[in-house]
Amino acid sequence: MGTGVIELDNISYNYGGGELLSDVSLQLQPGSFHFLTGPSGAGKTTLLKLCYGALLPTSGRLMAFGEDIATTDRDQMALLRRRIGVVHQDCRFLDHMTLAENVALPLMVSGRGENGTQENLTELLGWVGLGGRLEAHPPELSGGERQRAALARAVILSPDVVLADEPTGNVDWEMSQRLLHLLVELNRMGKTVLIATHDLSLIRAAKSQVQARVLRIAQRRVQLAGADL
Ligand SMILES: Nc1ncnc2c1ncn2[C@@H]1O[C@H](COP(=O)(O)OP(=O)(O)OP(=O)(O)O)[C@@H](O)[C@H]1O
Repeated sequence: MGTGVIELDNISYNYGGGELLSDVSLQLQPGSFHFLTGPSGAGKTTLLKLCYGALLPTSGRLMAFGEDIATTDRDQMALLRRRIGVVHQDCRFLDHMTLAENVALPLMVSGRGENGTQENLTELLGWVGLGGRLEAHPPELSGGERQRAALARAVILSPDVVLADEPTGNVDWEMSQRLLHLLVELNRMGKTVLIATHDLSLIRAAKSQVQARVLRIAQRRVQLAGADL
């Protein structure tokens, strides 16, 4: 195997109704920036779920940080998952908690909510432009604020890899540029970034900011897209 932080080797996946992904091989090299595109229903979310271990491949081998996840026990898996920050398509906030509490939740769950975290949290929320919204509750937030909060929550444990599922799905162009810029900044900090999107204009806009590879799911396989986007 190679040296990717996440490596898929001839992975296939099926939910029970026929194969959705077939013989998918790809490597996310440390510090790389990838887009994953393809039509609705092609399997982008499914592929991300495989990458962060929420789904196990039907066949093939998946390595995360050099560990074969088929032989990884629960504790090791939990540690591996902490190295991968995920921005989910639907954000998934707890409405009764404040924005700050929601974003800090991964720290609490992982037992890292000790001294100094308030400072880090404030700094992180300032970075995504939500420094003045710490006490707001999720239903009070706009779509763009929710997406930025989801990004903050995904990186609060300082993961090595950031996987973002349609992070600009429900926001206007200006906000999608702002979110893209944050993801590019994370990549410049050394994080490996993979963004699933069907927004080709976002991919075009990224080209002037970052050296991104574009993967496309077509006919159950993942291919490297050409320069014709
Ligand atoms: N838990 C599940 N059980 C059965 N089928 C599922 C499940 N989750 C997804 N699917 C199906 O798998 C296919 C791929 O879904 P997936 O969400 O991965 O696609 P996608 O490319 O991310 O789509 P979109 O762009 O619309 O978000 C779809 O046909 C979907 O209905």
